Amino acid sequence: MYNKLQYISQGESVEEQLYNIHQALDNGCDWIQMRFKHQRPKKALALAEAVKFLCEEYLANFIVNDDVHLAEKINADGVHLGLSDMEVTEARTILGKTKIIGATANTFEHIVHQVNNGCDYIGLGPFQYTKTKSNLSPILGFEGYRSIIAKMKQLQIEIPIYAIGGITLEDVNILIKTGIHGIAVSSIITKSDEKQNLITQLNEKLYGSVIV
Ligand SMILES: Cc1ncc(COP(=O)(O)OP(=O)(O)O)c(N)n1
Ligand SMILES: Cc1nc(C(=O)O)sc1CCOP(=O)(O)O
Ligand SMILES: [Mg+2]
Repeated sequence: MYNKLQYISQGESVEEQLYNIHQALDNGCDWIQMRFKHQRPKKALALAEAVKFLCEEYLANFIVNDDVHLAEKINADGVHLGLSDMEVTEARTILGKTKIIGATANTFEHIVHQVNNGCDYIGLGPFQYTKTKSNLSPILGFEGYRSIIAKMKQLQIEIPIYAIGGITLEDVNILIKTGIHGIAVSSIITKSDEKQNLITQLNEKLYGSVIV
């Protein structure tokens, strides 16, 4: 089963991205999504190669945001695709069965669509307002997760759900009670001055007393 905490990278330059990713790994994150939008292909490739090397060293999962061809080129562990990115079916043809393909959803209907297309997990959000992403879909809040996950149970749809969007440490306990598998976060880790403490606490909340 997939790790419960995914770090989504931030940074305006290759150096800043690498620094943030290295910090996340060094302080206990074991799943990185490289999110480096609107960049020249050469820069994205250079970053991806460096992140792959780092993630191998830290035995962490490494997926690429949006760019299926880049993920294929550097043999990443997978990719995350949104509602306006490449369809999961096409990505599966390119990447094959063994790679992780995560897909975004904001509604129950999106989940059905992405699951039917063969994704491996769902990033369901936004939980609440965040500055990290523009053009956010409607905010779900706790109630949104509760009702969507209840509908999934009713119809026996089983897939790991990751909550995303403006999540803080204080939200995690209640989010878990909605039935999510894990969380994907960016700002709280990037901006934390006490990353080790924060990541340990996030993992403790996500895994309970199980040692990871
Ligand atoms: C885990 C996870 N869930 C959702 C997203 C959002 O993807 P997308 O809608 O394609 O938006 P961008 O991240 O590409 O701006 C995600 N990246 N990761
Ligand atoms: C990349 C992304 N996708 C979202 C969605 O709702 O699909 S919210 C989001 C931003 C996540 O970063 P932070 O933890 O800083 O809010
Ligand atoms: Mg995308």
